[in-house]
Amino acid sequence: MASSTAAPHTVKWGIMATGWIAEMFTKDLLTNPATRDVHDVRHELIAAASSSSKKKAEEFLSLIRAPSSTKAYASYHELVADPEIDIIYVATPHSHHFQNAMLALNAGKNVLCEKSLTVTAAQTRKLLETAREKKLFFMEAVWTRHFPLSIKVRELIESGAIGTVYRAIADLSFNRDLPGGKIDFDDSNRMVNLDLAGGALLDLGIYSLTWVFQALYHTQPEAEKEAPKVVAAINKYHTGADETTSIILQFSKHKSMGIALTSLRVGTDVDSHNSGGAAIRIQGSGGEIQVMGPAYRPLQYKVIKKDGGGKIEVVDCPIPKDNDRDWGHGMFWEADESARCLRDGKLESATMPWSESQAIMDVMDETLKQGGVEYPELIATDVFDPQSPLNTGQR
Ligand SMILES: NC(=O)C1=CN([C@@H]2O[C@H](COP(=O)(O)OP(=O)(O)OC[C@H]3O[C@@H](n4cnc5c(N)ncnc54)[C@H](OP(=O)(O)O)[C@@H]3O)[C@@H](O)[C@H]2O)C=CC1
Ligand SMILES: O=C1OC[C@@H](O)[C@H](O)[C@H]1O
Repeated sequence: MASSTAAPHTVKWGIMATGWIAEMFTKDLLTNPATRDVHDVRHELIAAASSSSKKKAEEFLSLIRAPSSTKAYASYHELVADPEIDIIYVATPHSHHFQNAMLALNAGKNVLCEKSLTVTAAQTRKLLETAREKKLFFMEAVWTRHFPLSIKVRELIESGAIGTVYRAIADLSFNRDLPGGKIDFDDSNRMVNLDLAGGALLDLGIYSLTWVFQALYHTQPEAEKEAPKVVAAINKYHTGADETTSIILQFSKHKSMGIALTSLRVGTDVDSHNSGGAAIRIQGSGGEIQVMGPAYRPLQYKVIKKDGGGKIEVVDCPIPKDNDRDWGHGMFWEADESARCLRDGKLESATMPWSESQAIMDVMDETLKQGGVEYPELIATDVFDPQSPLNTGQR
């Protein structure tokens, strides 16, 4: 973003929850935008809330070296009632997203909500309807979409650099296999616990789908976008959550197919050195784009042309670091996008449009149905309840 003489637009954030991703995101929020050559927007941290205790919120603020003025709240209700806050970042487990994001929207707050957006497609529909009705900005926090790397890959596809794209294969899998059939997560962990919407698909498979959608859906002209037909298979873990899930997406109008893979039994990156090759392959009539994993935070892509004589273009896209804070994870770009949308009065981002969040959630919903995964009513209901234990923290 080129520098300008106008004062940057400031957006005031409230952080809902104090777990791992809340820490990563908020540290990014506090980096200096100039370190990523952004000069038109800036972020202010107003408050963070923990549903567990005020002490936990205070410890969080201390951990991320928040400005001393930042408020610590002991409940999500208090956070969404703070008139100083423009936008709430929802960083709870996906089981909680529907109720928590509804809580914020109903309090009149704009929302950036972590992936996977919801547990069911009906919940996503309800959230989007609410944001539309209340004229509030709302975005699913799929940070990867806002990376310069992703923008570049989408531009290459749109410019026809690899011809007509007919197939995309994407994988995000972690090898957490243990001898004896167990997976290396405690049964209570959000990765495998049905009460927390556990399973490979909602946590990791969403990124495989993100790449399939970026390659075969997002890059299509608006009028030509088509919802894919889904054929899916799921192997379940003993908790009932999906441990390995494979999805074929057929876009018949475009004669294209996507294959989205995820697993907690084998890893995309077999030896942590990318020796297994690309995590994402976008295949066109004139060439292929390969994106090196992990699919959620890719740092390199390759372009191989059919008639390129064996030449491979390798492009590195490092994440800029703010040396003063010794930090830079890559989540700041989605925060910048949110800020620009707020500045420009946009309710949704063109990079992560509502219709696409819905289309992806529809695919995940259908996949879970085909695989027979069922989540408890408390987290699957699409009836908003401000006093739900998911909003009050009474676990
Ligand atoms: N974009 C990305 O790269 C990533 C995104 N995520 C997404 O972020 C979300 C949170 O993941 P992560 O931060 O790893 O999870 P954590 O378990 O580390 O944190 C979740 C936080 O949610 C709050 N919470 C409220 N109710 C519960 C409950 N019943 N059980 C557990 N936590 C609860 C807690 O904060 P408190 O007690 O303060 O209320 C807790 O610290 C998920 O939806 C995940 O998909 C996760 C990792 C990476
Ligand atoms: O979004 C995510 O990306 C990184 C993974 O480690 C994490 O489980 C997932 O939630």
